[in-house]
Amino acid sequence: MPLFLFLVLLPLLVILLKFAYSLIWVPWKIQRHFQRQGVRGPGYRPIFGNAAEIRRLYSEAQPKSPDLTDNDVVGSVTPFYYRWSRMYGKNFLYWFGPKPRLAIADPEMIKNVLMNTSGSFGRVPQDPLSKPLFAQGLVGLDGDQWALHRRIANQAFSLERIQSWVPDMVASIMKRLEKWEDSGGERDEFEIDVHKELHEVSADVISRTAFGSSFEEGKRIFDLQEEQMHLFSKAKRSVYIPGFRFLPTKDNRERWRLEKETRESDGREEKLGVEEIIDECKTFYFAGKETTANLLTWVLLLLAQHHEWQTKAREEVIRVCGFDRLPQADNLSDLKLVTMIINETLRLYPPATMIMRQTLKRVKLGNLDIPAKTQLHSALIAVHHDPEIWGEDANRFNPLRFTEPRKHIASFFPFGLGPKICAGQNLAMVEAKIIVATIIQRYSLTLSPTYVHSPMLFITVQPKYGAQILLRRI
Ligand code: HEM
Repeated sequence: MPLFLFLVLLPLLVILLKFAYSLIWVPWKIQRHFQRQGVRGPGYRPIFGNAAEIRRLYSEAQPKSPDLTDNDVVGSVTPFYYRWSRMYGKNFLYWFGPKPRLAIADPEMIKNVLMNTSGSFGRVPQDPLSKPLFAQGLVGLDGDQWALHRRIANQAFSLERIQSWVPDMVASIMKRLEKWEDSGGERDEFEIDVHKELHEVSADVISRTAFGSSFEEGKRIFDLQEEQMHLFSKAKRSVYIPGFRFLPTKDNRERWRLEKETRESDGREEKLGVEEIIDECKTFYFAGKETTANLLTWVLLLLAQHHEWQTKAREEVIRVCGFDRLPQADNLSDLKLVTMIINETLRLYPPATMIMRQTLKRVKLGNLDIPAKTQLHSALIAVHHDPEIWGEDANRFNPLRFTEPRKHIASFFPFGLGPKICAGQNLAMVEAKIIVATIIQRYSLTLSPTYVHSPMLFITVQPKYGAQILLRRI
């Protein structure tokens, strides 16, 4: 063989061998390693793993239940988890590209992952396509950088500070109720799509409290983030191919335009000369609005459906606040049933369906030996609906479950657990109590006949066709 041909073929052969090693041999070895320990799953497919099946299962999940009391939502919001856990058991191995993902739904294992501080588990590296949405804020950081940002966030979101924001939160919801009153006009009963409305209230709260502005001022950023959410949600179900985000595809060009505009809208912070602050602002704008707005939407939908709980909750609000006084920082802790209703909603419709980590070294988890760089999918929503934990009526809305102490710390963890637990948990709970109490104090709620029960996952769990509720003044 002429020398030059050899010199051309040799590098090609090396590339081919490297390719076969990392995309075929390593995944096959890992799969065997788990099979030997009794962990099964939907078999590795070269390069893309199970991404195509995950996409197909999402597109087949047609959650359009005529039964409004059907809170059995695991199948519609995480159809792949639902399908594979039934086939292979609660812990199973699936593949996101050539990366192994171990789904776990045992509270003890989840606790050991999320609460571990020994450095055995870290964040899964952020998909670069999510950066425009969450930016490089807390949600995407790890190690020392995360610890520094987290200390600052803890001070910024201390309970004391949140309590001082209560008047701002009350002002936000009261302003919105005035708008509802105007749209209701003289009618005793009128319909509101609370899903859309609560997103704006929640956006207003985070703008006023964390940024000293208002929904109207922050609106451009929220609109841009909404568009980014669509692009990210689309990309999230496909395997990320390195370098692909730099190609001028239609979606990428759109992403670049939105990112540029969001930064310019955040520009007033640039005078501080701190890129990180802009990134953190994006994180908090996004995390502060989406999750809380969806939680509030589901609380109102469930109350509109369960009049017995709505009546009891209203009686409590009137007992604590009177007929027309507004909730205050010092009486929020007396809203015990309202808090249980919010918790029961977070159990059935948690905004985040899973929490991801990866092993940074080989670890022992329960009786499993897990290699380094295995991604761990803590199946939050599956644990919240598990009949072995919550009883045969696990899918039933019953706030009284929360009178009992939790059976296991990781049987209910809508905000996560351990050092990376949600930084906005206190803000979200205070905000939710104020908004729910203020609404039910003034209106009785009934589901509109136009409401279609179709929970879906669009980054967070939300009602696909809106949340139409009939409001009647009390
Ligand atoms: C119902 C409302 C909310 C829910 C259910 C929720 C849930 C979560 C969850 C599950 C995590 C991931 C924890 C982990 O990785 O272990 C998280 C993290 C985070 N959340 Fe929330 N969240 C809510 C509201 C908020 C609000 C209002 C804010 C801010 C204003 C916020 C800011 C954050 C931040 C910054 C993180 C990252 C924390 C870190 O890594 O240190 N969240 N949240």
